Amino acid sequence: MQQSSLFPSASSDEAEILPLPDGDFRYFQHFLSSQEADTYYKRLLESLAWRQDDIKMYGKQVKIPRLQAWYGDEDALYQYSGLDLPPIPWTEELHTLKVRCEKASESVFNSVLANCYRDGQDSMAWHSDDEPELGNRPVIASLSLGQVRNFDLKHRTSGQRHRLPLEHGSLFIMAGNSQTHWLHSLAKTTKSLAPRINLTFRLVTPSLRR
Ligand SMILES: O=C(O)CCC(=O)C(=O)O
Ligand SMILES: [Fe+2]
Repeated sequence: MQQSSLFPSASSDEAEILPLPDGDFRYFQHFLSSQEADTYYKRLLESLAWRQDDIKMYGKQVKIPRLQAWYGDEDALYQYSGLDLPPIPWTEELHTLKVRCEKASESVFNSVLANCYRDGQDSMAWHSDDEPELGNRPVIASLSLGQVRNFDLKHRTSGQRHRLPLEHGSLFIMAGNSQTHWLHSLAKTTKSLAPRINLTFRLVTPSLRR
């Protein structure tokens, strides 16, 4: 079949499986076409309800080093780093992307945490997405737009590391035991960088909260 000459490499069904133990990590480099990625990047940057929240660290209120917004079904209440985030109803764009991510990951999501890293100084510390309301072996679908940033993985016991630059329009899926055995983070850099948006689609079941 002849492929579109504008987007010769745009294909959403070729996953690269990361050769890492104790987890299930899949990367679709060209999940969105470059034109779709450009359009979503611009629209989401200007239209999402970005906010910079505080978290408590060592008894002090500190601003988290990025902007965030939480969207989803009404009942998808989520606690994140001690923050209670009531979801904003789906926008048309986020809902369309959710359905595409569900197909690619053969999973169902009811919410999305949107992160905006404004420049190289914005980051995310080491963590696992292992909150009780995500259940056992959660599937997390992570869509990246804008500036390429390095996503780091670290095995909890062996210390094995893996660095993956997450590209504009890519989809990264973490499933199986990934959150039990691996931590992930997004490091700061002194380079001057453009903003990056990351959408992590999740299935939240509030009744699982302890
Ligand atoms: O920005 C990223 O790629 C990671 C985001 C993340 O780990 C999270 O939202 O839990
Ligand atoms: Fe995470």
